[in-house]
Amino acid sequence: MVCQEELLIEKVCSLYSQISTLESLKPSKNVDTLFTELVLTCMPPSPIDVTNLTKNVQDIRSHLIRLCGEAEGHLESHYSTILGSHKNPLDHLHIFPYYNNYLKLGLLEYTILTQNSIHVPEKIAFIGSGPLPLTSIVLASNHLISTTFHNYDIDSSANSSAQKLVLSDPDLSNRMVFHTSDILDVTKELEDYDVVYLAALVGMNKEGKNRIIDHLAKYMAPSAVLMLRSAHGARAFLYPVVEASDLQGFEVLSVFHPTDEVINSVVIARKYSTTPSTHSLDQGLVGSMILPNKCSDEIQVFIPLNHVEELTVEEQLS
Ligand SMILES: C[S@+](CC[C@H](N)C(=O)[O-])C[C@H]1O[C@@H](n2cnc3c(N)ncnc32)[C@H](O)[C@@H]1O
Repeated sequence: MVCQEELLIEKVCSLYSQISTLESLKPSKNVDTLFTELVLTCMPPSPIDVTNLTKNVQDIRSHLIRLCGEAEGHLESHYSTILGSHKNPLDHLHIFPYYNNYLKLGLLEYTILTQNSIHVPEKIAFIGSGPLPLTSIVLASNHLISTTFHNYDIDSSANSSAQKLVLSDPDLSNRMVFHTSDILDVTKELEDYDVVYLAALVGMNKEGKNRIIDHLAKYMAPSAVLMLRSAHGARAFLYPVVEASDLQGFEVLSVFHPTDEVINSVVIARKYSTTPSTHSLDQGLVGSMILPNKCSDEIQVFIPLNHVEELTVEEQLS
């Protein structure tokens, strides 16, 4: 097993040295091939614990996450521009190579959300929506068809590209609002949302992510839900990891680690309505959660709502 982990780290480091010397991370044959290989290397379930890496490999991981973020940003801008040139951009979303992953992730997050929350959210904030706000589009079109989505991005050009994609659709353009700001500058407004989504790449390292989580803990409404994306096993070479202990001010309801091509783990947490000490963590309440597995069959698992359960598809099936 150790040998397998060493081989994996060697492969990731070799891909890192090729990626980090590329002149540009804009979409090209070379960029696409290297990132595809990186994703395929990190995708299989692995017992690797990224907190135990050597200092050198930790540094490589941190830089690799930044490079993945930069490449993802370029890829999204590239496809947003192409889509924006169509009369009805939303009819062509399938041209984005990872559209199917967003469909699966959207369904997964919607399922997890509805199993942990009693009412349909009226207003959702999506932080880090980018030039191709596929999570909001998928949720608003397929699952939460009366909810309004407030998309926040620090980058005004990302927002204008994103807005262009929904303009031709009267329903979506009414329910998709775009705000340009660093989320750390948004304060009282955060109180208005039933659910806040935090994109995986907003806060690229532990310190940055925790600063944002603490900010959300301060300004979100009591009992509002926070949906976060994390990474498990070798997938943590691609995205930051959010641990339950990072979520100060929130009660973690569940953590789900997909093992298929959906790369991100999903964490759902609820802001404490009072101070955490008044909460019993052992009420033994049981919640039910239906999660789609790889073969798209549904499996039902029961989780105690007040316990953090980290579930992979394998664990659920065993
Ligand atoms: C590439 S992701 C986009 C997510 C993706 N389109 C989705 O639907 O899940 C990251 C985006 O987060 C934005 N971002 C990063 N830090 C931010 C912050 N502090 N406040 C607001 N937006 C931020 C970046 O500008 C970038 O567009």
